Amino acid sequence: MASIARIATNGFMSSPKSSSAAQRLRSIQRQFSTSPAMAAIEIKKLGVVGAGQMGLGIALVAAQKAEVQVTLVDSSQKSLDKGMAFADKLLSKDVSKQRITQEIADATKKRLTPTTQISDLSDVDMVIEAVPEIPSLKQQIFAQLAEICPKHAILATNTSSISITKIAAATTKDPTDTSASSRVVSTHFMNPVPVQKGVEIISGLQTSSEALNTAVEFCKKMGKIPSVSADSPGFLANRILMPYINEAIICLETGVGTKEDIDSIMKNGTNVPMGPLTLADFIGLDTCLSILEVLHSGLGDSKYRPSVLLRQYVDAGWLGKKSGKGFYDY
Ligand SMILES: NC(=O)c1ccc[n+]([C@@H]2O[C@H](COP(=O)([O-])OP(=O)(O)OC[C@H]3O[C@@H](n4cnc5c(N)ncnc54)[C@H](O)[C@@H]3O)[C@@H](O)[C@H]2O)c1
Repeated sequence: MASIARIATNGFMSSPKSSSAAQRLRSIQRQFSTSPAMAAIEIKKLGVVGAGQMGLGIALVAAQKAEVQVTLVDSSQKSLDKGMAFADKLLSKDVSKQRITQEIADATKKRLTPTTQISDLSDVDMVIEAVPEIPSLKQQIFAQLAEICPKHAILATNTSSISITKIAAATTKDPTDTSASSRVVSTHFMNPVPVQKGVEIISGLQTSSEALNTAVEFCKKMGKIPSVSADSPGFLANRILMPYINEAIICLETGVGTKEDIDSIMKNGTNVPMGPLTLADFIGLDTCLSILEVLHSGLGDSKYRPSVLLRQYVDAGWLGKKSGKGFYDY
């Protein structure tokens, strides 16, 4: 956590072990940074856009641990209903296992307000967007958020791989006006949000130290352990994780091992809770493909090329756990 303390004062992490490329990237970011170091703002009301597996988890943990009011927006009423039913199930399970009291469960539920109207985010202090990993969709949402949300609101994205700088640029037609783009930052939560402690905080070229520090402090209030990374394709977590998953799929595709053997050797040999193919099913194969495409096009190295088999699974609609079929049946 020492590095986080440094971020809170300097706005950026510095490490004597940084590679020269990373130092170059950070110095470019500092050069373009639009504001002097500023303290975090207090978040009383949060908006979450997208009530899928990530958005619902973020909304639930924010309502329970950070004790803030949460407006949960989804364009699909069906997704909202499914999400709220899942929230009920998770809270009841926590009560039955005596992890929380019934009063805490009731208070958490009361703080969640589901809606299909994005215009309901006109009174929030911060928004976390968690819609599907489609660049044009995220850009469209951020253009709307810049219009709808109060002028002090921090606009965060849960993107797994899309450039924060590019998302921030969508908040304005005038790139010299950074009044909205400077409030854009990434809070990249890990799945499942109620369980995983880690969260990656990423700043784009336009991100202010106020936005970065607010994201760090709010994630800590949610009981998470933030790490900061630069705006580079895949950031840290997926830059490392996705080539691993892709290689496991290539091993399956080329007959190096069965899905069970691939998962078994990694689970039992590297002490991870699940093998790479199970993990891919759990993340969503469409999400894995989108991230690999961003890594491949963004870094231009053939080592990030998504496997043919992954593309075929996505084409077949076999997206993993969420669609009932992926490398395994659910
Ligand atoms: N799944 C993971 O393991 C994981 C982990 C970290 C980050 N992420 C990222 O989080 C984001 C969301 O992923 P997910 O797995 O929760 O996706 P998901 O498909 O489970 O949920 C997306 C939700 O967004 C809603 N939506 C679509 N268009 C919308 C719009 N215009 N306005 C409002 N809501 C809209 C959908 O109805 C759906 O409920 C993606 O950017 C993904 O890359 C995913």
